[in-house]
Amino acid sequence: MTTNYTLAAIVPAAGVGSRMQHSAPKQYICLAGKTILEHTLAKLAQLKQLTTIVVAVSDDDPYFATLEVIDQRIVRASGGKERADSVLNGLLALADNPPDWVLVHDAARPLVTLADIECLLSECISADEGGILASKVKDTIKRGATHSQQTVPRDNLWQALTPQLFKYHDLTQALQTALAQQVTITDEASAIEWANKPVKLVVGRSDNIKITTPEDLDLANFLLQKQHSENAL
Ligand SMILES: Nc1ccn([C@@H]2O[C@H](COP(=O)(O)OP(=O)(O)OP(=O)(O)O)[C@@H](O)[C@H]2O)c(=O)n1
Ligand SMILES: C[C@](O)(CO)[C@H](O)COP(=O)(O)O
Repeated sequence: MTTNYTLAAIVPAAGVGSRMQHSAPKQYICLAGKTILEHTLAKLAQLKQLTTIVVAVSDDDPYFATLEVIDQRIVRASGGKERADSVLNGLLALADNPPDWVLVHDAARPLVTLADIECLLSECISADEGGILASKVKDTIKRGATHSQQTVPRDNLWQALTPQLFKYHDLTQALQTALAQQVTITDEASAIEWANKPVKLVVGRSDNIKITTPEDLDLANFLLQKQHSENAL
């Protein structure tokens, strides 16, 4: 697929999955016949414009090497202490041949649709602005520790999803600077915001869930089976 820009993906996959309370890191749990990470990589591998898919995994990860290598574009990078460190390591792994744009997508989000990713690419690249898939908050939001102290106004409130798409050099510089100054970074957009650069909000499906706690598994399994049967039609 020819484009007038180059694009690489980074998949942070070095977490331990503590909230999942599972014997292995959650990205290696099998759902609908494959590990969560294999589902995510198979989804990204359908993007023919990707030059490289960097997967950041822990140096002592014994599982990654056993995965079926589904695409020659996949390269391994070292995971870091926090997710942002893993992403930065992934960016630095591309430094010798940097892409114009980089798509960062959680290994724990196998349900993302290609349509949503294509929409993110189209809207951001045509606007020449980085951006993220996000879903509008649907529930009433409360703030408080054990009792509700405040109902947070819901207008213009979004849940950030992934992929998040930014220019390689913008994201690398923003992450390096923010991490050096110990700014709390939980997604790529927060580093870009900290650097006072725009983050476009692109509406994404709310079923692009981040598999995080045990109750997410049955829903994810159902939705993965559904996606697989729809693709087989
Ligand atoms: N040091 C880290 C921490 C997280 N991740 C990745 O970032 C994504 C989103 O993070 P999260 O859902 O928080 O995963 P974990 O950190 O594994 O989960 P937990 O917080 O429950 O331990 C996951 O694909 C995870 O593998 C990573 O690459 N490096
Ligand atoms: C990047 C992310 O998935 C956007 O919602 C989220 O910030 C990851 O947070 P986590 O605590 O690392 O799961």
